[in-house]
Amino acid sequence: MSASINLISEYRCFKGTVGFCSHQSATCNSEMKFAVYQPPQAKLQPVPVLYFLSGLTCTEENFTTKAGAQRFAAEYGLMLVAPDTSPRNTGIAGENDDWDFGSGASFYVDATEEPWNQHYQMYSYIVQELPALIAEHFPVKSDKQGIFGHSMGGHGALVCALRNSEIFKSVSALAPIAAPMRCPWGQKAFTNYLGTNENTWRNYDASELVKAAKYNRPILIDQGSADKFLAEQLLPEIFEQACKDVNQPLTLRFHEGYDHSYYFISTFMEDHIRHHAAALCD
Ligand SMILES: N[C@@H](CCC(=O)N[C@@H](CSC=O)C(=O)NCC(=O)O)C(=O)O
Repeated sequence: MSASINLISEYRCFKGTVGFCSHQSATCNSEMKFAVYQPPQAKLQPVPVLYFLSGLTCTEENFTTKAGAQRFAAEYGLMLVAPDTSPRNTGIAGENDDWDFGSGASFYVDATEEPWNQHYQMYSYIVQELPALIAEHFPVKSDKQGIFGHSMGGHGALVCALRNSEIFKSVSALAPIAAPMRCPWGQKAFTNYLGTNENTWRNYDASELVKAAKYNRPILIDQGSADKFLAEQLLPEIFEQACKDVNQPLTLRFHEGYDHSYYFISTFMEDHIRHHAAALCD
């Protein structure tokens, strides 16, 4: 069945276009928004597509306006899609009360707990509905999809790729929440979205998933050493050890003095686009 999208605004950018779009999501049972960068190559032929999942408090705008990704996407001929980080204005009581839970903080899971399960189905949205919608409305090669993200979005990208290696042929992350079951942000989100049975949490923890995933493609992670969330929330060393245990190829780079901000993200954006282009572009 065909699904319609609404183009809210459009801007010329590096000989391509940035568009901000909305649509009615059947999966999340609400309006969802996303930004899409179409590189100049997309005017001539279908191009590979790279999804970016943003972090806590973000909308589709943060990455689009602050990461500086379009220059490199235009160079390599990649379409960029940046979805919002959660459903919004659902009417769920308390959805806007916390900055690290509810609106802007979906953790990219399919919620099983009431009342969140009525709308917070972001895992299925990212893996199924959004790629189908993009393929219907934009000139993309559906067999050439990659995914990356920052912080909560880095966690989401790793989980989506590790669980769906046939869909996402490349993955990388910037300062991801790498072991969410073991950090306060993840424990709060998983308890409220998924319930208290920690066995179900493992389906959304990259450090658990990688043990059986057989992803077999290189993973790139960049992390700032001056990131205030590193020691308590991000825990990349747990993911690193899990990768070592199963021989999962991982490049984990620490960068002296960099924090958690988009200044850090934009500094290493070219490396991430190049990582994905190597896997997705001919
Ligand atoms: N309000 C918080 C900081 C929130 C924050 O740093 N959000 C990050 C993602 S954190 C993990 O998912 C972010 O990307 N913010 C948007 C931006 O444009 O920087 C606090 O006060 O600590």
